[in-house]
Amino acid sequence: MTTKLYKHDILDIFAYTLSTRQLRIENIFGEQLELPIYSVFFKYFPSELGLKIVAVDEASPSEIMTLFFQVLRDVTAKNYVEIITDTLVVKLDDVEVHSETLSLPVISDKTLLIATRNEGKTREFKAMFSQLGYTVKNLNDFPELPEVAETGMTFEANARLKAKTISELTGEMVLADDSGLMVDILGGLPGVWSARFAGDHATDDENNAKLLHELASTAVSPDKRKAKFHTTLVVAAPEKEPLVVEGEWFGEIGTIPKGDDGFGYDPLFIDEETGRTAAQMSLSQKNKVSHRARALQNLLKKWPEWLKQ
Ligand SMILES: O=P(O)(O)OP(=O)(O)OP(=O)(O)OC[C@H]1O[C@@H](n2cnc3c(O)ncnc32)[C@H](O)[C@@H]1O
Ligand SMILES: [Mg+2]
Repeated sequence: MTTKLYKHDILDIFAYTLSTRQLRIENIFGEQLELPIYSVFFKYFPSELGLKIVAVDEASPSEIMTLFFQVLRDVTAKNYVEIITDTLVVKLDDVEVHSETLSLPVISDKTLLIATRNEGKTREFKAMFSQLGYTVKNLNDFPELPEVAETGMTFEANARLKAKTISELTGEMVLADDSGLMVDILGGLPGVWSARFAGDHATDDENNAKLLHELASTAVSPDKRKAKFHTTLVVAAPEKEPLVVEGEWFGEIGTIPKGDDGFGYDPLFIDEETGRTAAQMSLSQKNKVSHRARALQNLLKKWPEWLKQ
């Protein structure tokens, strides 16, 4: 069964569930409505929805689209399952929104290549980017692409290397993530060597065992086990300067591994807010607080401007 959403539905939708920022909205009768709403500049909506909207904050078309889908998801409590590029027919399981009721910019299905072979990272990126209508692929989908030697001494240098190399080889826009765990008492180690802490082809278990061993002799009390995760994200595309952002997550190193979710050092990384290890969090919980989530939030703020370059 398909239900059509029309203008007044969308108007109600926008009046529903939006939060935190104020916008002055005049309806077609000139009445001023003060509505809590995301800090978004609705230059796409006034004529179609019979609204004159004066925004107090500027945002980009992609943020408007993100908001739009977020609102639709909130209202319909469903995730849209597909976006048909020609007229932006967004199917929401049993709800169809036709663009002629909204004359929104057409949004095309987008594929984003992540320059990683780490499936744990990829799983987190897939969850984050699917909400923006992106399909995420990684280097395991393209075995013919080479391994990029991480010869950099910093997260940024390595992320730039991975993004630039793969973008030049494919001619595509590519996102790379170089991340790691930095333990205070180890002077910030393992840092950029986090993947190879226990040796070139170390497994996560071997890296975790080495971390416990390194701390066993020196750091007994919790305040001596402070640590943070760091991520630097770099987006590279042909003819563009790379976009660089980062994020960090503070906590401490546990004495025994706990939890089955996540990957890498998650079983030993205790989140400073909740006291739970990253591996004791669900994917969506971790994707709200992690270094990668924070880096992505920073990316989404800068990405629309960067795309216009
Ligand atoms: O280089 P790519 O192909 O992206 O994959 P990688 O696993 O080598 O990734 P890095 O070079 O960025 O090394 C980061 C290491 O730090 C650890 N790590 C990174 N993010 C993590 C997270 O969110 N939770 C747990 N451990 C993480 C994990 O062991 C990674 O292997
Ligand atoms: Mg790596």
